[in-house]
Amino acid sequence: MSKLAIIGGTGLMQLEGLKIVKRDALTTPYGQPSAEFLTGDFHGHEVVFLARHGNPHAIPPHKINYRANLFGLQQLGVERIIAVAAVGGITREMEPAHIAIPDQIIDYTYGRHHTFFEGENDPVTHVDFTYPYTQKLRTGLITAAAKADIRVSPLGTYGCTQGPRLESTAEIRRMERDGCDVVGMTGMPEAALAREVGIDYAAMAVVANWAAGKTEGEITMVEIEMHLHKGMANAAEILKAFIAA
Ligand SMILES: CSC[C@H]1O[C@H](OP(=O)(O)O)[C@H](O)[C@@H]1O
Ligand code: HPA
Repeated sequence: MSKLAIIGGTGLMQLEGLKIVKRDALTTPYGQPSAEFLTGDFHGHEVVFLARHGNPHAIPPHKINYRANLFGLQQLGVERIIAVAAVGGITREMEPAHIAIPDQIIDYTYGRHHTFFEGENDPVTHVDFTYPYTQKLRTGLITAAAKADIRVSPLGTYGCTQGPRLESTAEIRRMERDGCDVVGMTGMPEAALAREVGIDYAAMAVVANWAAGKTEGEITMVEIEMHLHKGMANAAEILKAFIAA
């Protein structure tokens, strides 16, 4: 079976149940990855885990060294990535603690190092990104969710904002008009860089809160943490069922 990595984000800094056998603190030509790459046994299968924001959570979304993270995973021989990401819910189904397996993405970020192909000696390269998430991995996650008896949205568009601030109501309205179902801050360039290094990539978007303007009040971190607790527990069950299959 090809080597699998899990990238954990907000609410998933460590992978419970991972029996760590190796820690790799890599340095890459792109600088330092977010954290050590932890390789271990997760329910009988080898998994590499990376905490996207570091552990403890110290790196904001716009400062994550996505290139170092993806380069490091490639160096370790990873061929498949399941990314776990906290998001705000925009469309009707995307209520707090719900999980979506996105099939599309829109990039609203700026100023991030978003490609491996920009050095003087790099070839001009345009990777295909028609389907940003690997279909086979998406199907695996959807099947695993059904086995774990957890309802997920099998489709959805992830809109990636720059952060670290949350969005304004008008920005969320625009994103909804654009077709976004959920909003997060880390999906890009992570997904595109995975494609550039030829690693299959899919994501579980765990809804932490209704996006700005979708409810009366403002968004609080207390609310986010509460919903993430439940959502991440479900995400962990899906991961277990995915691994088992
Ligand atoms: C208000 S929490 C925002 C924070 O959470 C998400 O992180 P991740 O995608 O790594 O789970 C979001 O993208 C922001 O970075
Ligand atoms: O509302 C949000 N917006 C952007 N990213 C997020 N991550 C969790 N919630 C949100």
